[in-house]
Amino acid sequence: MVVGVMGAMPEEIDPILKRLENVKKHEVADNVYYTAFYGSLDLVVAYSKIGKVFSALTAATMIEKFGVQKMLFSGVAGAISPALHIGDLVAATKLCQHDLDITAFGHPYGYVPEGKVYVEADPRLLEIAASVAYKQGVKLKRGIIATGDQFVADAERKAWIGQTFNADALEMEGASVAVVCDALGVPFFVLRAISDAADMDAGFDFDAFLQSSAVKSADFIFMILDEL
Ligand SMILES: CCCCCCN(CO)Cc1c[nH]c2c(N)ncnc12
Repeated sequence: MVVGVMGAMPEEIDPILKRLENVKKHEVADNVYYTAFYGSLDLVVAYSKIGKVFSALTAATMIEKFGVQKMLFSGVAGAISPALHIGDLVAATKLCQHDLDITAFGHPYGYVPEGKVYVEADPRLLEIAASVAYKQGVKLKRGIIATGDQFVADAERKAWIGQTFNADALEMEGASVAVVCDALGVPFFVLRAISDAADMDAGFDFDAFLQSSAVKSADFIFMILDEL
């Protein structure tokens, strides 16, 4: 089976790549895609670059050009829920785009015609994640993740996103990956480790915790890969 493991930044996939052997590099569509075998799996690993457009391009390329049949996203996120602290893991049950807005025409936030506000992650992959977390004694929260093309470092914007979408965490790539995988019929799973609280300290906390939180997410992704 061909499994895609995506991140947005080098720091998010470096902890994945360094545990793989005989990694091959492929330059496709202005990006680099790494392939390697992992047990019985064919892995395709890449960081998309930041934001919804780049991550949609990478997800589509992985599926269309590399034949990815299951997509796992590993990375970091800002916390909205007060129950989420730096280093905590959150798996998306569903994802939305908090900066998609045609409310001027009476539509709800995050909605455009023929689209949907939320895209649901694959229940089977969520089930595997929950059982792995239980077996390994790892705390894993399941929640709604809101995606937008902005680094949120403002308590008011964070609160608005939380209230408007009932979101537990926010980042910049998950929902676009979700839309692409949903449209192309590929089961997907988005895992994030918290790096900051999307408030006025977010920039400092992000810099301080990006690496350690990215490792936490990557380590859990390997526990899931071992069950696929
Ligand atoms: C050089 C700056 C790169 C920022 C990339 C941040 N990623 C985007 O997926 C995750 C993330 C962590 N904390 C966030 C926040 N507070 N707002 C948006 N996104 C995030």
